[in-house]
Amino acid sequence: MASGATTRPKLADFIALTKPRITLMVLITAAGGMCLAPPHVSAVTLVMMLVGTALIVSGANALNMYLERDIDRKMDRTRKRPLPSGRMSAKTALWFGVTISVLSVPILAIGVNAVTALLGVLANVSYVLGYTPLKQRSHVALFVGAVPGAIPPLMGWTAATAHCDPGGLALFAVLFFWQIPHFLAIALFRKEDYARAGLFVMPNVLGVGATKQSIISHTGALIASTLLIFPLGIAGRAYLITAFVLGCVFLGWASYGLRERAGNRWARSLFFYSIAYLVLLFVALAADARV
Ligand code: HEM
Ligand SMILES: CC(C)=CCC/C(C)=C/CC/C(C)=C/COP(=O)(O)OP(=O)(O)O
Repeated sequence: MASGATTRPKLADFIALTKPRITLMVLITAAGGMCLAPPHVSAVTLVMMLVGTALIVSGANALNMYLERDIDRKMDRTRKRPLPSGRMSAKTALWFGVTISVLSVPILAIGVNAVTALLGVLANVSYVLGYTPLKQRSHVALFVGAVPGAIPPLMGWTAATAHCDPGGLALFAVLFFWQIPHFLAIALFRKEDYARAGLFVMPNVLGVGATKQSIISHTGALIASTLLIFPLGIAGRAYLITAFVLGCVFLGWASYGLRERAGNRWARSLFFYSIAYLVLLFVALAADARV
């Protein structure tokens, strides 16, 4: 176990511990949720929501890296992280993760509201103590991990409304379903890496064919949930058309993968498309919001 650091951790190592690119994307979905909710909020509430969410997500990511420090050493993708490489001690990562997670709670509870703080705690705890250990036991962990991943846009919504009403829950559904093809594409092109680390992912448990089918069915559910935003009155026709086109491209590319010859290159491109898709979907939502 890499518990003793060989060098003093640098600022860059603390930043790496927060998974900054994923955290940034999570913040985009949280800000989106807040902008789409009917009541207008003050700039102070927006800043408090973003700071509190950034801290609670970063804390969750740091604690995930603390718990997975031995597993991360076995995977090509993760072996250069601060803990497996020995640049930071496990104790430092644990304290950093706990401190910023705990600090986020009063920021969200006092600066935003109790419902948003509660959702943040639920997401942090379910990611760290639910999804993270389950990865070592079952490929179903993905569906557990998709719950905390879908909570931030709902937190943005409740920051404005203080209620989990249909609009916020529709955004939750969009993020929930988006994560399934997002991760199954990764699991396909990294299946050997996951097998080496002893982690359960769908391609290694149910097979590549079943995984491709699952990508298609969940992309279908994703498209349905994005279209639901329109009748709920959250965004207008321009959004509806954009969501439909983006979704058709997603489904088309996912279906192209059903060919036997579609391998890692296809899966990697689907993963990259999933990121571009989410950014463009939220741009369309923000540009055509009905509030
Ligand atoms: C069950 C849920 C999720 C799982 C298991 C998952 C897993 C992963 C993994 C393993 C990578 C690294 C891919 C690689 O380079 O090989 C990744 C990348 C990424 N994920 Fe996810 N993810 C999930 C949810 C989310 C959520 C909720 C967001 C944000 C809304 C997100 C945003 C991103 C972004 C932006 C990247 C590319 C940047 C980077 O690799 O650091 N993911 N994801
Ligand atoms: C408000 C709040 C706390 C929200 C949680 C948001 C969050 C952390 C979303 C990411 C979801 C997720 C399962 C990522 C992959 O983890 P992984 O362990 O599979 O990734 P890794 O293998 O790269 O460590």
